[in-house]
Order: sequence, then structure tokens, then C-alpha cells
Amino acid sequence: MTGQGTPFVSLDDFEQHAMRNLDRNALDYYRSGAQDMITLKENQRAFDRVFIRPRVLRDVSTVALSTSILGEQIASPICIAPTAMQRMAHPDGELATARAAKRKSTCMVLSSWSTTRIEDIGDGVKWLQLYVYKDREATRRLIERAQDSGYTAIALTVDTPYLGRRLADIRNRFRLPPHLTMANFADTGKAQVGKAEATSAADNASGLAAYVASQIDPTLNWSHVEWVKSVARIPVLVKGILTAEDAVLAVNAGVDGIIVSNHGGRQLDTVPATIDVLEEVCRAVDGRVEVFLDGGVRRGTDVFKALALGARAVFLGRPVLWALNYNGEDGVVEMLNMINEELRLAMALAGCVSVADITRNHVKVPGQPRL
Ligand SMILES: Cc1cc2nc3c(=O)[nH]c(=O)nc-3n(C[C@H](O)[C@H](O)[C@H](O)COP(=O)(O)O)c2cc1C
Ligand SMILES: CC(C)CC(=O)C(=O)O
Repeated sequence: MTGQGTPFVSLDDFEQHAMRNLDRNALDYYRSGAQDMITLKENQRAFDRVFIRPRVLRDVSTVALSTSILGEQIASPICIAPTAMQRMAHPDGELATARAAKRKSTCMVLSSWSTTRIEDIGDGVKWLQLYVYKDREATRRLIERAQDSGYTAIALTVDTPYLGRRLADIRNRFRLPPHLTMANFADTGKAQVGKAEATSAADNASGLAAYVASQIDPTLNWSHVEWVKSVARIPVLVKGILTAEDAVLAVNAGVDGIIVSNHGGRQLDTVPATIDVLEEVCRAVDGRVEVFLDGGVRRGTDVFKALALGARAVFLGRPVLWALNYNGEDGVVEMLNMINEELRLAMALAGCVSVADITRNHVKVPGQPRL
């Protein structure tokens, strides 16, 4: 746990290490948000505007982080979000992430656009993130492969009918390095990023945007949610909900869970921070399905705030990539240990001995004059 002899003391240290270590094509792809990156910055800043209301004198000698998601037990409410192409960060890529998730008894969501095949991920609590391809049969096969390989839920991403404009990727003409492929499509001609030509006004010079425009179905609508539900024998969540209106439609469509997400600020810039819309979504859902959050979670206190505002668990995106780049599987374990211990301390100092103890009254949000 040293960076040039200095101990890592926060998740930011993993990022600083990656900034020095990763090549520009990968680093810019991983860290960028869309356009002016206002949402990207806001995701973290918004956590700083939420304050914790601690309770004292509660005997916090033992604090338990364990919880369940969609009925499955996990050791902590800190899970791993889907991020594409992890082998650019470390040769072991998604395999290392999955092994780390298993060691920590938490959930990993595998991206459809992983550089490791669905079938090659070992056991553990694992969900598959799904993009709906124009090729409906290719999409159906992904769902079936996940079910056959022990994945216990499908997280359908609903905020990416087109790729957001990520300026650095356009400047760099982002390409997946030639020794890597979108492993789940190795036999379909859909495995290389950077070869497709731009095909519509939404395209740009990033190889990824061209890939999305050529493969992903931009007609994506609520009937696709119903279609995915009709194919899947495992729970289906929607990832990318930011409003009460869409949360109600999602519940009415029969989803099993909602992930409040703005895709880490990478899709539509200037949408609000996820922590700022979480409560609105939870109120609309009113306990009918579990609600999760990702975006800007970097501290145990951030996790605490998200749980207080209604999230069942949170997901980490970029911190996993930085930790993977730092030291593969062990790096991801080290990063997860760090944020889990931060959460444990935050809970103790706020007077909570279990995640069920964390309530709405433990936080004060901007514009909330009194309780
Ligand atoms: C490099 C990168 C790749 C991503 N790839 C996917 C993906 O394939 N599918 C998806 O639904 N979300 C993807 N996301 C979004 C994440 O799942 C998640 O919403 C976001 O990273 C959370 O924000 P954070 O990075 O601030 O933790 C990606 C994010 C990053 C940074
Ligand atoms: C291949 C990409 C569309 C994956 C993604 O979701 C992202 O880069 O944000």
C-alpha cells in the first residue's frame, strides 16, 4: 500500500497513480465526462453539500456493513459498477475485478462491452449490464449466456441510445488497442472498436461513438424494457433513471430495481448529480422496488449519505479502474477495503451499528431548513 513510499490514504491516491501510469488513450477514455464535464464534477461536489446529523452515545463497538440486494446477501453496500474494456487498465481486466469482488463478498456488474467473456468470469454475486443491440438476436443471446453462466440480474442501461460527446476521445480518436476485443462478440463481427465509420449526425471521431451508432438501437423505448423482461428469467433493473416520472414508469413496467445513474457524467452533460435526485426517485418508487445509486461515490461518508437518502447500495465506477491499474485484483481489494473502512467509521461516528440503522434523519440536504 505505497505510492513511491507514501501510503495511499484515500481513493484519490489510486486515481493520482493512474494519472501518472496509464496511456493517454485509456486514461482519457476512463476519466472523461461528456462535453464540459459539469455533471461529472457535480456528482462529487453534491455529496459535499449533504451533511451528516450524527447521533451519539449508542455503543458502536461493533458495526456491521452486511446487507442484501435483490435478496442476495453481500458483505457491504458498496458494489462494482459496469465499466467497459477493463483490460486497458490491467492485463487481467474484468477477471481481476471479479476475483476482488468475490474476495470482498460484494456484487460486480459486468459490462456488455467487457474485454473478458461472460462465461469466463468466476462465481460470486454477478449481474450483467446490457446494451440493446440493433441486432435483437445478439441481445437475446447475451441475456441467455448470462443466465446460463450464473448471473443473477440484468442491468439494462437506458441512458445510451447514442454515446455522449467526450471531447478527449474525439481528439484522441479513441481506439480499443488491437490486441483487445469486445470479448462477448468475438464471433459476430461486432468485436472491434475503431473500425466502424461514422454513420449519423450523432457520431464523432471517437471510434467508440461510431461503434455505438452502428450497433446500438437508438429507438430504445419502454417496449424494449418489456421485451428484455420477456426474455430474461432473472430480475431486470434499469440503469440511468434520474426523474420521479421515469421511476414510476419503470415500476409500472415491472422492473425489479432502479439504478439512479447519469453514467458517471459521460452521457448528457448538465443533468443533476445523482445524490441530488435520489430522494425524488425513492419517494416516487415508495418502496416497491430497490433503488441503487452510482456516480461520484469516493468516500465512506458518500455511501452513508446515499443510504440515508434511500439507496439500498451504491456502485463504484472509475475507482475500480484506477485500483485495477495500480495492482490488479489486489489493488481492487485494497481500494474496497479502504472505502469499506471509511464507511464503518462514518457509521460508528454517526451512531449507526448496521445499515438498517441509517435513516433519513441522519442527513441534512441543501435547502432543508429544519427537520
Ligand atoms: C470508463 C467507463 C466505462 C463505462 N462503461 C459502462 C458500460 O459499459 N455500461 C454502463 O452501463 N455504464 C458504463 N459506465 C458507467 C458506470 O457504470 C457508472 O454509471 C459510472 O462510472 C459511475 O460513476 P463513477 O465513475 O463516478 O463512480 C462506464 C463508466 C466509465 C467511467
Ligand atoms: C462502450 C461504451 C459505450 C461503454 C460506456 O458505457 C462508456 O464508455 O461510458
